[in-house]
Amino acid sequence: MAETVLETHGLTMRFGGVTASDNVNFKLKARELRCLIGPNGAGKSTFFKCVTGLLTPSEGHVYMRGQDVTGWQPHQIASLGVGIKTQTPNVMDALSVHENIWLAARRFNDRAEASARADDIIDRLALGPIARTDLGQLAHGERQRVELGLVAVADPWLVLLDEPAAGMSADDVARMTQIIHDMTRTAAVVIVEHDMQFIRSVAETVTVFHQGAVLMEDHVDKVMSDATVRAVYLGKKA
Ligand SMILES: Nc1ncnc2c1ncn2[C@@H]1O[C@H](COP(=O)(O)OP(=O)(O)OP(=O)(O)O)[C@@H](O)[C@H]1O
Repeated sequence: MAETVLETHGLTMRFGGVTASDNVNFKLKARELRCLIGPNGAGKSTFFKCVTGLLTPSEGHVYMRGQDVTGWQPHQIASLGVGIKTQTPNVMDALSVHENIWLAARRFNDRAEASARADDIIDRLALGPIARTDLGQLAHGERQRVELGLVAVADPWLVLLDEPAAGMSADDVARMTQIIHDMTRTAAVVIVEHDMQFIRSVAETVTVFHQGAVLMEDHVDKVMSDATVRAVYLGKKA
């Protein structure tokens, strides 16, 4: 049986009187791909922030490969081999694509190895034609792809992505789908996403959040046709 790489037990986050994450028990196996969906305010981002260390939960625990990481800082979690892409980009606009990726690779490798890894990622993410272009000059979809490259270069076994397809063209989304599928050869991937087309193309199992809690967890087709889910989510959005 595949190893459990991410697990939460009774994860709860309160902001004053608001329970943004409500007793969430979540489990993800090695190389599994999971989308987290739900209407605005359902608690997806709060759950994501608790798992990535941006927030410390009010109650409950987060385990990664069996280790209790509750309350750890994002950089500590990253150092376990976890790739995190938040909505706040961690890139340098005045440096080229290659330089940004090389710098990310250099954090974990010597200079020669960093160069080899950067070349490999540029190849795998089809960034060759823009490798020498400064980040500041890239289109939105290209930037998102570079940010995914910064995550992939660390060779993570768990990847946590917050809205990777936001604001992208159909072509960019298709490319992003392919890259994420490639990632699942070596990593489990969790994606918080709004884009239904992207979710349908990328996901098998989705977890639906509603009012901070998990409403349903099933194959994307089943979830999309579920009456309760449609009422709370698709009814409003799709
Ligand atoms: N820092 C905060 N302080 C107070 N309330 C918060 C805070 N962050 C989130 N909330 C509240 O917690 C609830 C869940 O919000 P959250 O952002 O996690 O939902 P979401 O599913 O990610 O929504 P969206 O799809 O709009 O990003 C909402 O009611 C929100 O107003």
